[in-house]
Amino acid sequence: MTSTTTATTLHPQFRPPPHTRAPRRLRSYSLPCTSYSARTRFSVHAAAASTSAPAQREAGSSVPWGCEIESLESAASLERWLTASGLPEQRMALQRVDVGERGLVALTNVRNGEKLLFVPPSLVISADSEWSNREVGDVMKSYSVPDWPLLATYLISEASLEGSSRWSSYIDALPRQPYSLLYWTRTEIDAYLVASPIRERAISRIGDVIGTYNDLRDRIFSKHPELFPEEVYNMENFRWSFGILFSRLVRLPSMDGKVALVPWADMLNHNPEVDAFLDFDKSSQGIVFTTDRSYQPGEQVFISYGKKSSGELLLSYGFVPKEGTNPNDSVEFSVSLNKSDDCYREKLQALKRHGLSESESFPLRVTGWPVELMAYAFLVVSPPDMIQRFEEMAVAASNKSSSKPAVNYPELDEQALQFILDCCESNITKYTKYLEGAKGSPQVSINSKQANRTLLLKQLARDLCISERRILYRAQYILRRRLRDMRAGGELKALSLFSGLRKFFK
Ligand SMILES: C[S@@+](CC[C@H](N)C(=O)[O-])C[C@H]1O[C@@H](n2cnc3c(N)ncnc32)[C@H](O)[C@@H]1O
Repeated sequence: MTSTTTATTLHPQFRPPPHTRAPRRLRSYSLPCTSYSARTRFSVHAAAASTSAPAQREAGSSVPWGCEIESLESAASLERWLTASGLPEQRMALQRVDVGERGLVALTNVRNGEKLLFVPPSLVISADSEWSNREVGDVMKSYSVPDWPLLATYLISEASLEGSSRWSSYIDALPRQPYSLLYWTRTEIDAYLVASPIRERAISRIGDVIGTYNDLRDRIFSKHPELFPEEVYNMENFRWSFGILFSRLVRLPSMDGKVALVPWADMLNHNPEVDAFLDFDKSSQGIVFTTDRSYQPGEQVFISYGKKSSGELLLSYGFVPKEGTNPNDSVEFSVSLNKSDDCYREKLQALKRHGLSESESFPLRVTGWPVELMAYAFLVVSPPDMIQRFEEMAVAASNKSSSKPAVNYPELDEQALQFILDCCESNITKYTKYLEGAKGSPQVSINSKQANRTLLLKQLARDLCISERRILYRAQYILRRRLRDMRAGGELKALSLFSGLRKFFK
């Protein structure tokens, strides 16, 4: 959530039909060292979304715990358990909301600058939490597993213990399928995110999750099969637990940056315009956030998950803010050295010396682009007689130096801006091609559930592409104007030089 790893469109037409919860069947496994039962819930899976956050559910794949959040099915028992576990009386309630399906709503007037929540540390899940199944925890700790995979395994271990885990009411209230790109298939990612740099990040994140699971399985689970049975510690369950971590884990700056799941606080939805963050408050000894605006009773309360681009929000949280509403939006802009450049080798060596490669990405924002991109562009367009300057250009592009070196090569300005404009226009063409193609592409899904899902993923991808293209359009406009002014200035200079010469000869 806030400042972890790494906002929404409404789809009223895809509101799922009210669905019934089917009875819960219990399956138990007897194991030599521990015994537990794994739940299997057969519920009618709504592959469609509620009004505010589209479901991205893959038919047939889900874990046997958690809930369908749009139904608020476990909300009341979560609140009861929290109160019994020491959560003080709250000025917010968990309700169905317009943004984010389920969220916290003010019960009373809340003023700007007030502290809310006060979740005690005993209700926080972190790498130091006690494991209900001690043996499993001891084995994990003996391998010094880092926080993220440790917490992912912890969640699965606790979830598999059902009511014997102290977190069962919390786990019951977690989404059975978190909204996350982890649930998109490779075909969907390739087809719908073809124009966006988020495609690469989604592929690599999925690869990381699979790699982490394989690593845990090979190094630990396979060595202790009695403690880590495949029915529980499998890829599908890790996809869920990592999806939960990506969309709910918070970093608490006042607890030395500890990462934690904070039940109740993790019911708050994100608003890109809000500037309120969760943290540990030493004076009240609880997790709080300080409001940056007032709320009236019945109004949904928001926090910030961090200054994230729309692509990053889709990647971790599975939603895209409405076009133009995310002040932190940016798009990764890729630039490369020209292989046919006479100085390709020298430029590449200079880049490598400063930790860069022949292709680099820089964040482009509606407000402009970073000096590092400009420095990279200077390097790309600089002629052989500027070879002495390659090094300082690479330093400026790498942003490694503490004192920001001035990036000032007036003789290269026009070419560098033209280079960025060309890259920008070729990216715009990619987005437009995708957006126009997506409009008319035939519906290939085989059933209505799948059709709904396809429509929703396409809508999310479309929203993201429109937001990212908007940033590129803005950059294109600024670049064209600058180049036009520059060229007009050049022409003026030439004209005045010409008339000066004429006067001289007269
Ligand atoms: C930390 S949880 C917040 C609580 C969540 N709504 C729930 O009911 O469990 C993060 C998830 O909430 C949803 N969410 C948060 N902010 C949102 C927003 N502005 N628009 C749409 N969905 C949002 C997304 O599904 C995201 O993955």
